[in-house]
Amino acid sequence: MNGAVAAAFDDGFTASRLFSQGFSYTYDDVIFLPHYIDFPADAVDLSTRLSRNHPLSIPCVASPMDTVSETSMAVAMASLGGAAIIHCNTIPARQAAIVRSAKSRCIPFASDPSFFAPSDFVSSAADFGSASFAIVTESGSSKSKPVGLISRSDWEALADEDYPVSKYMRQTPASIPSNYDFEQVAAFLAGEGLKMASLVGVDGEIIDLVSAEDVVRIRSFPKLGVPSLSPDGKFLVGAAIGTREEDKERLTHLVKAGVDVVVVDSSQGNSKYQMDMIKHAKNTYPSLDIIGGNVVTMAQAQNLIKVGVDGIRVGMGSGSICTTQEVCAVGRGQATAVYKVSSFANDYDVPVIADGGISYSGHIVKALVLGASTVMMGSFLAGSHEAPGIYEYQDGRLVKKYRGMGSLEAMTKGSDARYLGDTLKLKVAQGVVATVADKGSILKFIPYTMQAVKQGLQDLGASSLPIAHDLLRTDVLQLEVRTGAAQVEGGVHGLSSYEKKAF
Ligand SMILES: NC(=O)C1=CN([C@@H]2O[C@H](COP(=O)(O)OP(=O)(O)OC[C@H]3O[C@@H](n4cnc5c(N)ncnc54)[C@H](O)[C@@H]3O)[C@@H](O)[C@H]2O)C=CC1
Ligand SMILES: O=c1[nH]c(=O)c2[nH+]cn([C@@H]3O[C@H](COP(=O)(O)O)[C@@H](O)[C@H]3O)c2[nH]1
Ligand SMILES: [K+]
Repeated sequence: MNGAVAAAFDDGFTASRLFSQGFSYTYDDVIFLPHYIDFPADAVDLSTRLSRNHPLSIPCVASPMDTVSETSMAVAMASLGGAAIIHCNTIPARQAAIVRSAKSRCIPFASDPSFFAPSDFVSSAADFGSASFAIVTESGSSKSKPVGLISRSDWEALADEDYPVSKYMRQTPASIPSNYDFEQVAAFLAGEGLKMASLVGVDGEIIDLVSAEDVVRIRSFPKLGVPSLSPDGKFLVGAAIGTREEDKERLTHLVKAGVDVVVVDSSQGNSKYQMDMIKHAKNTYPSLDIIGGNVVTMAQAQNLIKVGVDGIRVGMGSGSICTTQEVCAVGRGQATAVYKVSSFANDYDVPVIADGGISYSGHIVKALVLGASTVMMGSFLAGSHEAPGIYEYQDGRLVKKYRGMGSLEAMTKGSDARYLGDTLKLKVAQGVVATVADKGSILKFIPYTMQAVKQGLQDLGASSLPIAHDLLRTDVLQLEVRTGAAQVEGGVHGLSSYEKKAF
């Protein structure tokens, strides 16, 4: 059995035929026909590229959104072999500090502690953020000398919470160099019989606190794969910028912080503003990989490739929180967009990121097999332990906030200039504010998701992404459009009740 034999039957459609009929197909609209298996699912290699010069061992990228990608997401994603793109809905100095913080450690977790001076007061539990401890330094900045730490539970137990932190702070715990990896941290805590230690950078700055509890938690997750490292041996971390004049200064901050790859973040990437920014970035930092987007057509992609992008982000209006297609009547079904743009970008060896619309592992298989090198996810990751923000109860369920970067709330938080400032005087949202259910740690659910993706590729007879792309482009891969009834049939149906548990 080989491809040529399979293609001789009039079974399904080839991708080139299916995607040239004038329909905008979503992932759910299409289904692959199975091919021939001669290898186990575990033999499927998911290694890929984020951009021209950055390999990844898994095809997962966390979206540059302020409810998705900050330090914790960046270190966990890099530990898994994927990557996160730090959002730009904050001042450049803070965005650069997040990049620096992620790149300054070698462990898969971060608690993002707050900093206080001894004379400061904690006004509410929210001052701790999502961390259980906060660090006390002489001036209250992360850069000044550490003098102690305070715990959230100690503060909550105070009879009068209106004490300065100096009244109830504990001693600074023993320190560990920030370049210790997970096993070294675990060995140090166990060897010294410690519950906690502080992670300290070369310049003496406390970066974080690590605990024996963290060690136990991480050990309960699947074994980590090959991490994403930059040539300097540190975690690979990306960051987003906009297309305004002031984003040039943001770029300088990010480069100084050691950013490895920059995403120029626009909903419509085929603009003079984006071309000018890409040219500026490539001229100023020739060795820095720049990812352009978003685009959904070959013509848009061609313009980005002309100015030298190292990766293309595909998706307009396909995101779970996106209202762009409703508001602006512009966009494309994500399956069609990924197939079309990848077919074009492949000729120039530019990797494609399929951005938005991923709800489960089958969508990831579809994005990758239709030509993408990676998938970028927002809602899929936003309910995780690693996403910024704290869990809250909603109708008895734990949820985290997830919001579109074009929602009114996000726009008025940080990206004012881009939306409301110079060109648009009237605010019109292109996104919503939402919540997503608690999903636990990405260190657990991403490995299971990748196992499901391997099973999908195995069914298609593709033991790697390049082989999957080859099957697509040599017309061996067959697919069909699913009718509404076929989509119902393909889901769980006709049961009075059921429990859906994937792993
Ligand atoms: N993938 C998607 O479907 C969508 C994503 N988003 C997300 O929302 C955020 C904001 O996206 P956008 O609205 O596209 O932001 P943007 O800043 O790229 O564009 C906002 C407006 O400002 C204009 N603009 C940009 N640079 C300019 C300059 N230098 N001079 C004058 N005008 C300029 C643009 O043409 C547009 O009208 C991003 O994080 C994006 O990823 C928003 C909508 C859709
Ligand atoms: O129309 C939009 N309005 C918004 O406010 C918005 N914010 C993010 N995005 C895009 O959605 C992607 C994440 O989508 P998912 O939640 O489906 O993974 C992201 O990666 C973005 O491409 C937006 N699109
Ligand atoms: K949408």
